[in-house]
Amino acid sequence: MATQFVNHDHLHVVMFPFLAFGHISPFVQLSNKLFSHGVRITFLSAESNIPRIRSTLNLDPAINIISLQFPNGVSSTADLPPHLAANLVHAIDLTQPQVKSLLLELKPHYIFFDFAQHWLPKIASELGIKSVHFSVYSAISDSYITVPSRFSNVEGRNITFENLKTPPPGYPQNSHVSLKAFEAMDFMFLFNRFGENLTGYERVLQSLGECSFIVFKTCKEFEGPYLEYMERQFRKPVLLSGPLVPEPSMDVLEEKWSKWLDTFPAKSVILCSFGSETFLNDDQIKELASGLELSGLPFILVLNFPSDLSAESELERTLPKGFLERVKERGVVHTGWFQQQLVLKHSSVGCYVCHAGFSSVIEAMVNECQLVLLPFKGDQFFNSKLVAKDLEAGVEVNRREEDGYFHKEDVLKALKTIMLEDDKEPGKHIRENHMKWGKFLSDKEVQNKFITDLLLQLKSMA
Ligand SMILES: O=c1ccn([C@@H]2O[C@H](COP(=O)(O)OP(=O)(O)O[C@H]3O[C@H](CO)[C@@H](O)[C@H](O)[C@H]3O)[C@@H](O)[C@H]2O)c(=O)[nH]1
Repeated sequence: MATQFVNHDHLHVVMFPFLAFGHISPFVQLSNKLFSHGVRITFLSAESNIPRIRSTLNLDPAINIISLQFPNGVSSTADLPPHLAANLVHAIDLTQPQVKSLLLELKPHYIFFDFAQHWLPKIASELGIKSVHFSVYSAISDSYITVPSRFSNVEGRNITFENLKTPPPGYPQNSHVSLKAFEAMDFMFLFNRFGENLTGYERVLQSLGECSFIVFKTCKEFEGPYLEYMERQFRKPVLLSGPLVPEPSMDVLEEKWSKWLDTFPAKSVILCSFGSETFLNDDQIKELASGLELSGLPFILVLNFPSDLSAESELERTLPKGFLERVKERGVVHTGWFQQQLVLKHSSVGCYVCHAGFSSVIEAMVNECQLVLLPFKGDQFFNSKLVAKDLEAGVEVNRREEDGYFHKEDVLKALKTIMLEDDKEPGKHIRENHMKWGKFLSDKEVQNKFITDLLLQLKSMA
């Protein structure tokens, strides 16, 4: 365990994300931004995640990472089939004594932690350290699901998916947000007990309720009413880091991609990918691939599978028969990690069909890639509504109410709106809004101000 000299002239923040890369990544981005403004950062994670945190996620090399020991050797959701991912929550619980002694030794001003560590506010406050719930989710998502008033109309706290179809009492009135049955059902796992006899929902509520304050990686321009609602619900400051637009990657796009992409006209290629931990089922793969084929447009389709399956045989099994042969002149299927930001930046890429992971959405906006949204779980449903309905800067693929089934024609319709009929409404209007938000997010001064404002607030409350 590293021994650190504490210099009270500088703000010292310990970062402790959940062990999934979709969570680690925003914590890394925020760390880099705060570090570049003189904040001392100590980053906690599992040992086997550290090489990827350094190399792929580009944590500033001068930032100290401390590895926590995990009893079962598991280090990230990428290592686990989805049904075992909850084990990570339990593994994180078992790090309490290690985290406590580290905090005692490091004496930081703040610890930024994730949704799963509901026990951290208590430990931190005993040591005189402020705990900050850093939400990697959008405010529209947290404010709809994990707020105290969610229970107010529910007898015996027995929430059903029917309850979740409508917003909680007092939710921003102008919002058009409600959930379809299949979306509401996806959230029901939160009401299962896992680890320490609490439901996932209770853990998040406790974490939000007991922390010193909450930070969201968003901005008022995107989510003002939802942020105000969070502040009213939890009666504590809700601060903002801004949407954390990534710094340009130091990497160079691999030649196999740049050569292939160079053969197509500007803004004509569709990138289709679903982040670090979202897997499509057989029907979804079949309909999506067929929709891409129907569009006649060039595309890169990235498909991943749980680590206990062979990606090669899954592709063979799930893609429509003869698909690869029919599209070989204009389509590529890839599996495994790939250079998402660099591909989105390539001038031939004009559209991004994605799961609406918050970082992916931001990356598409700053790279002038039109958004077709196909969310599959959790906050992705809300991010998609935020972009398609509140910001009117993308198109969501139409889905069946009860099970979320979509047909190839639904994919084609969304692609047409944004790529082929963009001189007509609603495509025209959506493209204009997309450009407006892209400009806002690309403005270096605006981005810098998010961090300097946050820093001032952190200093004043330390
Ligand atoms: O092959 C890949 C896959 C991902 N990325 C990068 O990884 C990040 C992915 O972030 P995001 O779009 O937010 O997606 P996930 O990691 O899939 O997202 C998880 O975490 C997000 C919160 O950060 C939630 O919004 C999502 O629902 C949840 O699935 C982005 O920076 C991508 O550029 C790559 O570079 N290559």
